[in-house]
Amino acid sequence: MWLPACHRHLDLDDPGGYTVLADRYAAAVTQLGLQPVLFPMAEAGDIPCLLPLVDGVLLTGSPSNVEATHFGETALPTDLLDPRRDQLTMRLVREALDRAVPLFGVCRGLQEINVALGGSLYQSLHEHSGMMDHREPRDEDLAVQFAERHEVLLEPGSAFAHWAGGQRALVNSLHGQGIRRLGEGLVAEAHAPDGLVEGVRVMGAPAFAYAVQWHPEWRHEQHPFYQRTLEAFAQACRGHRKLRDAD
Ligand SMILES: N[C@@H](CCC(=O)NCCCC(=O)O)C(=O)O
Repeated sequence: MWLPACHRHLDLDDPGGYTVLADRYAAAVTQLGLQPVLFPMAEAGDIPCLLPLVDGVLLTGSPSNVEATHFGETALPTDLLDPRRDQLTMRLVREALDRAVPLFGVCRGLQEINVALGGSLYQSLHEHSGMMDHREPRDEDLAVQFAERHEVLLEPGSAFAHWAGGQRALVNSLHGQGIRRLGEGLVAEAHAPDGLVEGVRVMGAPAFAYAVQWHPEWRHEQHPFYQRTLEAFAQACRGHRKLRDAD
């Protein structure tokens, strides 16, 4: 499974950038019986060669923001950006959908899918009246940052409601951006109490195509809703594998 990399300038002696992937995502993919791959230097032009090699695409979260220029606004001076990842994922979303490769977005990944399909984002949710502060308490340890923070209301009959076993679930929350205008073809199927769209599916997609604003990879084995969500994606990836093998 392809997990597009993040890029950081780490505080190390080498002044060059670093390609990174949080172990949390790679471990979850491995626990699902799949093999995570990164393609560290992949650019948008490489997608047609690389996509046929994988059975799914997982767009992970990352502390960086999707650059606002991708939805017609100006980036904030405080933004941590990752232009290489933006450049890759804006095209990868469309190509994965076009080629029926299972696609799942987590946090930044949901935001990327939305923007790639022509949607826009709130740049600082907490500065908009009526919206909750969806950011994590950064000074706390990870278990507190990733603790369940609010409910999501799940559309009756949706896959989300099926995975949750009901129309409500508790989820974690670690983001400052959020969906403002929905991208073309996206259907909002999970909402936070302030109305923010937190779970989407791509209407008419030829394969699994979902995204969530929360982090189902976090301790998923202890959280049936997270686990079922990831298992559904993994099952779609295995189905894609069978199709590739049959070719
Ligand atoms: N920067 C965006 C995206 C937030 C996001 O993906 N957070 C995840 C942080 C933890 C991780 O690296 O997975 C925003 O703030 O909205």
